Order: sequence, then structure tokens, then C-alpha cells
Amino acid sequence: MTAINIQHLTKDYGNNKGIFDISLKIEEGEVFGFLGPNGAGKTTTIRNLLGFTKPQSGKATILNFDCWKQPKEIQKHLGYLPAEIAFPENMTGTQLIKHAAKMRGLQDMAKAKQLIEMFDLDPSALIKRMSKGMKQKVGIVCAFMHDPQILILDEPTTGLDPLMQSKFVELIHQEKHKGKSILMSSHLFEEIEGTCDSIAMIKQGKIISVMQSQDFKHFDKYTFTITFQKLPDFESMQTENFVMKKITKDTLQVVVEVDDFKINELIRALAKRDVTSIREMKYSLEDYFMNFYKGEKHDYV
Ligand SMILES: Nc1ncnc2c1ncn2[C@@H]1O[C@H](COP(=O)(O)OP(=O)(O)OP(=O)(O)O)[C@@H](O)[C@H]1O
Repeated sequence: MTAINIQHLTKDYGNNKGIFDISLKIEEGEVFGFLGPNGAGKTTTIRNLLGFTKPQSGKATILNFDCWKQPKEIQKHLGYLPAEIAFPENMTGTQLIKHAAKMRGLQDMAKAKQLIEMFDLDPSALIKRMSKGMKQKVGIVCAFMHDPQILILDEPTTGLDPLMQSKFVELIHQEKHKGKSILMSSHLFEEIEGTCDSIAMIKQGKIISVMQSQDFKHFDKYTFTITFQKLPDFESMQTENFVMKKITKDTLQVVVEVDDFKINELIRALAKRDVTSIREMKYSLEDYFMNFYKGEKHDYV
């Protein structure tokens, strides 16, 4: 069964802001990454799924329930982590978690306890005294504790330190293993690259591409900016068999792109020369997608 089905959804805020004719399908048991730069329309799409806003046209369903007309039915099966959590500040984390459980009629707090331990959270503090990361952990407990079939997570690792981010990835793997359907938004490719079965990219309110994991997992290129000490080394490097993306004589700098299987070759080439610095450049989201679509597929618009 399709877990989340978005068909031709449009929410136009004017001035080209909003989402326009968005269609996406997330199948049962699938982890789906929703990627896009700031302001691209990720939260707007998610707010429509939650039934918070009415689309001007199109339709979204979760487990075949209409997101706008049947949000209560959906709630029973849904865990939601908002991008910006607005908690009542005068409660402690424990009170809030208990309150959220009561609202859901949840008796069994075993999973909540397990999550609190996993994320090393002390929920006894007042929420207004909590750091952003601690609040995020409380949000994660509330989103996952009732073991929902569907999870919608809006920028879930915001505020988490690297250790906690990797715990979060572990949690996603556990939930996926149990057959949960997960929609996860992010503006960081690396964040969802390792967890998602599919990734959709949204830009200026439109879906510009959808990729399956077998496509993006095979994309392993690295880009390095290398600075040489001496002109002859800088010049001779250009005769080596590497893709030079940029050559700057003034600074004796080259930008080299290599496939992961050619890394050793690059190291050998550099060992012969006097290098003053080498820096790996992270691909931007768009670079990843643009590279992927170069040559192979042409549905990039
Ligand atoms: N209620 C609203 N009224 C008017 N414009 C809005 C409203 N909500 C969102 N927008 C605009 O719609 C666009 C999409 O916003 P949205 O919050 O969906 O982006 P996002 O992809 O979630 O971004 P971010 O990564 O920054 O959270 C933005 O230009 C935003 O300013």
C-alpha cells in the first residue's frame, strides 16, 4: 500500500512562494528524504500532510485518509516532529511527554523510556531551561513513543550534536527495519544519503527530481582544492590524468575532481610534489543532483 500519496498539490502564497503541483508517493516501509534549500517548500508540503493548511488544488492522503478532511484518523498512525517545536515552556520534559502520551491514550511508556536512554536525555528539567538539542530530543521522544506506522520528520537533527545525530540515524534504521514509512526533510544531502531509499529534491516550490538509493549511492566523487609550493609542481600536476575543475596560477591552486577509486592515484601524484595545502570541498546539494543528471537522465528541469 502507498503510505503517503501527494497528488498535484498546490499551496500558493503569492509572489512565487509556496508549493506548486507537487506529486510524490511514499510506499509502506520506505524511508523517503525530502531535500531542498531554505524556503524551498518542504515545511509547506509537510503542513499540508498534517492537515494544518488547505491546498488550493490537489490532494494528499496518508494510509488512504484525506489529509485535509480526515486528520484525526491519520493522527492515530502518525508520529510528527516539527521543524520548530513550540512546547509549553512552563512544563518539564517529563510532564510534557506524559501529557502527550495521555492525549494519545498511550499507557505503555516502555518505548519512551528506551528513547530517553538512547538519546541520553534528562527530561526532568523545565523546557524553558532546555537547550535547542534537548528540546529536539523531547520532540523525538514524543514523535516516536507510540510506535506509529508513519513518521513525518521536519529537519529532525536540528540542534543535535554529531553523536546524537548518529544515534538518530540508528533510530531511523531500527524503525525502517520494523517496516515503518518515514518522510524526512532536510537541507543536508549527507544527512539523508545514508538512511533513505528515495530522495526527492524540491526547489522554489517544485519537485525537480526524484532519485532511488541505487542511483545516489553510486555517486562517489570527491573534489579537492590543492595548493602547491612551487610553479613547476603546479604546472606538472596539470599533465596528470585528473579532471581539473579550476586552475588558478596566481595562487598555484588547482581544483581536482576524482572518483573514489582514483584517490590512491591522486595521493601518489601529490607525494611527488611539494604541496602546501589540500582541502576537500563538500558538494552542495545541487552539485550532487546536477552531476547525477549529467548525461544519464534528462528529467531535470
Ligand atoms: N503562511 C505563509 N504565508 C506566506 N508565505 C509563506 C507562509 N509559509 C511559508 N511561506 C513561504 O513559502 C516558502 C516555502 O517555505 P517553507 O517553510 O515551506 O520552506 P522550507 O523548504 O521548509 O524551508 P526551510 O529549510 O528554511 O525550513 C518560503 O518562501 C516561505 O517564506
